[in-house]
Amino acid sequence: MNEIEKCREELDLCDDQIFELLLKRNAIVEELMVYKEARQIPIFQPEQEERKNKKWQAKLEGKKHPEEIMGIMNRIIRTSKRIQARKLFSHNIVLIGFMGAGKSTISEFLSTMFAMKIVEMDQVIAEREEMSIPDIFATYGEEYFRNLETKLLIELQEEKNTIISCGGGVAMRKENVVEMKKNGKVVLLTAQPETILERVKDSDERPLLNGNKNIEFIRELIGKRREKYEEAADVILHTDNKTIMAICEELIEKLTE
Ligand SMILES: Nc1ncnc2c1ncn2[C@@H]1O[C@H](COP(=O)(O)OP(=O)(O)OP(=O)(O)O)[C@@H](O)[C@H]1O
Ligand SMILES: O=C(O)C1=C[C@@H](O)[C@@H](O)[C@H](O)C1
Ligand SMILES: [Mg+2]
Repeated sequence: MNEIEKCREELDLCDDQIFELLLKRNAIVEELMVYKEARQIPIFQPEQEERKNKKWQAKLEGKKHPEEIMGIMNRIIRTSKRIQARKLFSHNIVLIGFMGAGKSTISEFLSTMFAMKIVEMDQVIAEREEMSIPDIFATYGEEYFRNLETKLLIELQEEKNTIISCGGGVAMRKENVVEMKKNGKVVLLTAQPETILERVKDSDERPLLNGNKNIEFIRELIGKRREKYEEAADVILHTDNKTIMAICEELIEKLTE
């Protein structure tokens, strides 16, 4: 056997081992999920990820191709998360609720937990129109914006295993709620007006709140919307005085009950 053939054979052996190990690893991930569920252990344990990352970084010191190897390891971790997400949620997760309830924040965190895709409705609309949301309101009026929301929600029914972070007013239209439920479970995030005010007070990105950043206005608007939010929701989560992590754990628990 010449040198090239010998190298090829060794590479083949390596690839076969990697392949077999990946199969084994995925089976362990599934086993671990069952174990965690039975013992109510949190699904996402960032400290475990952190620990592994540190260990690998240390092992790579002085070695060749550290970035490429970390890239592959991160891809493997990402794949495990996708497997967990698909096992837990066959549907989309649609987050609704008042401005500042935490839809974008929770979406971001869930997406890190499960490597799920996010669609941030406000952001998609702003990008498509090449204008900020306050500018769309000011230029074309609220009705125009609401129609864009409905159109986008209809398109989003093509998505699978995706987190949809709705604008605060999306659940007000009955037709929108029908669309959300076709392919998704609807999660309502709530917070007291005091908490909302605290969370939104430094931003001017919410045209309905500009000039209205006070408890009375927020309480009144939440009051007007509450019934529609609650009617739309499959799951309701109160977010006051809870960490993002605690809210996400509760969300998973309720969605998988
Ligand atoms: N559970 C929480 N604890 C502390 N701060 C939070 C929590 N949830 C959200 N926040 C903070 O509140 C602010 C508003 O949150 P976020 O943008 O996620 O709300 P939203 O529901 O997406 O609002 P909008 O409808 O306007 O898009 C952010 O600065 C975020 O960091
Ligand atoms: O609650 C609302 O009506 C809104 C919330 C934001 O997310 C934006 O969609 C827009 O500012 C309107
Ligand atoms: Mg948001």
